[in-house]
Amino acid sequence: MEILDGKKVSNDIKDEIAAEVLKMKERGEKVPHLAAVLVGNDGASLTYVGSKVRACERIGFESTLVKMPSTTSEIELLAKIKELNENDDIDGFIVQLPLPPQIDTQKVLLAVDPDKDVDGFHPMNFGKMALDMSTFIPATPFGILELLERYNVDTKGKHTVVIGRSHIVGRPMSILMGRKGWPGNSTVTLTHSHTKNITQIISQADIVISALGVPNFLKAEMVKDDAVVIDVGITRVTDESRPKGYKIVGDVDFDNVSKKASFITPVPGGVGPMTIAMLLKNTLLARERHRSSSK
Ligand SMILES: Nc1nc(=O)c2c([nH]1)NC[C@@H]1CN(c3ccc(C(=O)N[C@@H](CCC(=O)O)C(=O)O)cc3)C=[N+]21
Repeated sequence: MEILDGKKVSNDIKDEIAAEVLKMKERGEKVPHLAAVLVGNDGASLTYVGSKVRACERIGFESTLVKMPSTTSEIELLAKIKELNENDDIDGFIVQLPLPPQIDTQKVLLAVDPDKDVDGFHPMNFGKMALDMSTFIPATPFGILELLERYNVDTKGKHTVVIGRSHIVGRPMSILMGRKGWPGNSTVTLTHSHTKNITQIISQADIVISALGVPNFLKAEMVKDDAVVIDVGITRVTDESRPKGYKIVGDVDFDNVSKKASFITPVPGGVGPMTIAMLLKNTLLARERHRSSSK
């Protein structure tokens, strides 16, 4: 069994991006600028946005954190998005999800300029992804592809079973694994809460990608020998013995599944850190595209 070490690979990617930023600075060019909008003060969202901003600082990007109260109206958020769309200094931005219930998430995602949509959540970018056009691939799926690539995992002709059909992970992942090329060329089954005989389907998988958010859902008995197991679950569970009072657990019973798997991602230290690295990669891309379009 080999660990797909997202912590290590994400640090490699951040080093690569930092080297690019250094070159930009030496050429006297503007460095990439990422903005993140956070509405409300959900603890987990604050942590993630905080990590994104710190990662920007570490690699030499400019970053702006826009904090708005949980009572923000849809109109106010749309006005902020318009401002970020028009601000030529900002190369890319994200609106951290989930949003409070008074705000229509679909309207918000549609309002983001697709050229600044480094999350890849705008329908235009989702459509481009599905059609193999150059675009911003959502950071979590992009991170999983990057891990498969850097560990030389064979995906061609393999049966990939994706668990969960979220717009951010499961749905795009199912499309990406079935695309032409590598990592891809896989035969994909997208499973969800209405899937019949889900355990039987999972047992046929060469590659399992679990994006469910149910701790310890995936047990060793459910996976085939030598399966590749990607754990996208991140659930906070109270644990008084930890300094923060909680620990992060994935969807996979790691101790037992890892004995059977050929490759497996840990939680924490797997897909999570890759998500951040690929957001930075998308922001670098956004800067490069922005520069060539303003010349
Ligand atoms: N517009 C938007 N874009 C996102 O990309 C987005 C979002 N909204 N909403 C929430 C999810 C979740 N997400 C994570 C990012 C990093 C870790 C991460 O770094 N996890 C660490 C552990 C972090 C910890 O200790 O809490 C790890 O798995 O090792 C996890 C989850 C991005 N998301």
